Amino acid sequence: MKILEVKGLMKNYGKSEILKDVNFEVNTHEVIGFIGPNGAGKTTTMKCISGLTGFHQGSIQVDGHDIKKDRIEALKYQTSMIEGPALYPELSGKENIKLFASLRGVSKERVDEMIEMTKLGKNINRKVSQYSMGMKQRVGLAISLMSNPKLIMLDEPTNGLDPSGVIDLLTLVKELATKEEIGILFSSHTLADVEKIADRIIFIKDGQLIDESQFVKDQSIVYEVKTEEDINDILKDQFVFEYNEVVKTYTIRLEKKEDLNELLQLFSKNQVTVLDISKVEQSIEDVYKDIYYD
Ligand SMILES: Nc1ncnc2c1ncn2[C@@H]1O[C@H](COP(=O)(O)OP(=O)(O)OP(=O)(O)O)[C@@H](O)[C@H]1O
Repeated sequence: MKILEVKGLMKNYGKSEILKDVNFEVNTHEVIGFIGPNGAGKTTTMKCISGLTGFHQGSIQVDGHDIKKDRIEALKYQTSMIEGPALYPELSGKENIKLFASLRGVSKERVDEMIEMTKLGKNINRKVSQYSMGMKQRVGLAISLMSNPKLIMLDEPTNGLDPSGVIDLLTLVKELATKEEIGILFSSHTLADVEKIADRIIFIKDGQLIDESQFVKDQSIVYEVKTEEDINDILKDQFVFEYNEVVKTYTIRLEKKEDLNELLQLFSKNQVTVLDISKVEQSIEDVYKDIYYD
């Protein structure tokens, strides 16, 4: 089920066009990775969705409620952690959680559940001003989750977490999306984190989303073939390829998936002994380089 729909979103700051026709959707049970370099427009997009800033054109619907026409309902079913958790530094983690719980009418049981989830132990009673970034993130996440939102936006939530904190958070995010009726928009500069949990990835560059289907297509058509034989003549009329003499491997680019059959038939017809054949999976780093490095 569609929980967020962003259509034709345009946003200016002064004369600068920051978002230029941004369109995407998030469904329940989905984690959407949101990737882009500094200044591409991720935070601004999230701020528009969470009502923290306005926008000039386009529409945003959360659970079918338009953020401009039906603001209260559109904001009711979402929660976000943007530019770090907003906490009261002079209060303890527990007091922060309780304060937000009372504002949102959250039950005591849910508060206890959220305190448990932070895994902060006795530290939950220390002032937030004495917390590390990771500890603040945990409390911020507990506050985000306590009112059972349908859409959660997390802007670089793994920032400042140690490796075990990152693993815990990613596991929690994935579990939430699997078990609960929620969709998650998750931005991060750590591509490996996004790759681990995202069901889909959207890439933003200079305020515009990039059509990622291009990369899905490319991903399926590069094969590496290892053979001791010289197959240059066999391949040259039909395929684009490169040969690496050191590892005796041909890297062959197919135009479409079905061409793999033709390639295999060609080998069979010419009695080529293939020592190994494997599809080259494009890593998210490769995709990132293709999009952002001119
Ligand atoms: N309040 C503001 N006033 C003017 N310009 C702004 C404001 N907030 C953001 N911008 C500009 O909007 C653009 C997009 O910024 P945004 O914070 O959305 O990028 P981002 O993709 O989240 O980057 P990062 O990865 O660094 O967090 C940048 O050029 C930024 O300078």
